[in-house]
Amino acid sequence: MAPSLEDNNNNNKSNSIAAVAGGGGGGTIGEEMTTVKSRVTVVGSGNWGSVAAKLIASNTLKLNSFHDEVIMWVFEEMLPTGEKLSQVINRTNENVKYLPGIKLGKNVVANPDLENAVKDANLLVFVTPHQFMEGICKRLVGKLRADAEAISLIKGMEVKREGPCMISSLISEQLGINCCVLMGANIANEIAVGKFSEATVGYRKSKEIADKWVQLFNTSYFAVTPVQDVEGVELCGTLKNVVALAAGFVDGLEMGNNTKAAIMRVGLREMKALSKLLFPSVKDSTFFESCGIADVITTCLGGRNRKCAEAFARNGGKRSFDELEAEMLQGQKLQGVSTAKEVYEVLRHRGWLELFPLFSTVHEICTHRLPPTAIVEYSEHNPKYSLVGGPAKF
Ligand SMILES: NC(=O)C1=CN([C@@H]2O[C@H](COP(=O)(O)OP(=O)(O)OC[C@H]3O[C@@H](n4cnc5c(N)ncnc54)[C@H](O)[C@@H]3O)[C@@H](O)[C@H]2O)C=CC1
Ligand SMILES: O=C(CO)COP(=O)(O)O
Repeated sequence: MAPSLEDNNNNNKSNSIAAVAGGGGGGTIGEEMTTVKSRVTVVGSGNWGSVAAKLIASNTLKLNSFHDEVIMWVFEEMLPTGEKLSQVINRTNENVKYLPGIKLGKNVVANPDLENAVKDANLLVFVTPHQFMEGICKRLVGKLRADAEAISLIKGMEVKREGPCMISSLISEQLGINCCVLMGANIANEIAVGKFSEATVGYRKSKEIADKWVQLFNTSYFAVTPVQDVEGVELCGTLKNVVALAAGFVDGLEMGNNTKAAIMRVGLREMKALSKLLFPSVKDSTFFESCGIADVITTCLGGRNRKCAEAFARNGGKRSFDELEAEMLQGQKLQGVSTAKEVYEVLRHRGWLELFPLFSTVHEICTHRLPPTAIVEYSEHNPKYSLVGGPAKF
């Protein structure tokens, strides 16, 4: 593991003593007192995980309330050169596999040992593909500081016998820690080069904790807004990936912009309806935050789910998503296909399939039970479903 970078960065922040009154490190010795600085670990180092580490690292250098060093847990893999990914990240300061060409910041330290990476963290940022989180949580039970706070940037859910389990709940329940979420219109490669984006932090009770997360992520080109609606924010981030697949099918079928807009409208309506059925506390206003309408738009225009679904439809649904993912994403993972299955299971179990024609049809297309054309024809093919003006009127 690389040595600590605390001692050799060139920044204006005072490292061991922080002025509390007024902040900014400008106090005299008499006014100063030691503050408890939070240590941050990012659990995940894919495309978004690497960008999140970069954003955070630019802020920890500037802000007195955080230790400079940001640890980034890396799921270790060998590169074609025969080197380990974590070693190459620490040597080059770049995640050459998942975010090539972008410097992460010298204070980002890659660590392939999960338990060691989290043991001292006050603030844990979870950002792996959702399917790996159950296993990661099992490994972390009893390994965290008791006062650790978490945030999940993960767009996805698990389905248990009792019903859907959001990833923030999985983290909270398995690890016994509070967990906020950060979702939004956040295509990682765009943020990596400093193009402006907004994001939404969803929190349950403590506005103080939400503000701490905003402070950690907010930059001149990444504008973060806190919203007291953790379920609404997380369900937006999760469900929009299913809508993105539908948009990709429409692109692959060359249906044009009006059809795609119709898909986005119906998709947003189903997102809102399902979120409110599952969690009646979900607020309408959340759907107008970055995590809602804005993420639907950006993902349906430029996301990976859209891209693979377009290829799927162009091939008439003959190639599997697993094959397309492996070929087109070089190790990055789709979330929409498994989320469509998870949503379908919830809908079937609760007898709601007919209320959600878009969500239901996406899964049936992904599993080859309906052709890609069914995304716009399913009222004809399958009269129990009707897309335009159909159910989900809540
Ligand atoms: N990439 C993007 O633009 C955005 C992604 N997200 C969300 O962030 C989450 C993480 O996505 P990315 O960082 O983009 O990841 P990614 O899809 O780019 O990379 C896959 C990651 O999974 C890791 N991995 C592979 N097998 C593993 C295993 N068995 N156990 C643990 N990790 C394993 C890989 O090492 C790699 O870090 C997802 O939920 C995604 O929806 C959210 C906003 C934007
Ligand atoms: O969540 C995203 C943008 O906000 C990225 O979506 P994809 O995983 O489809 O690329």
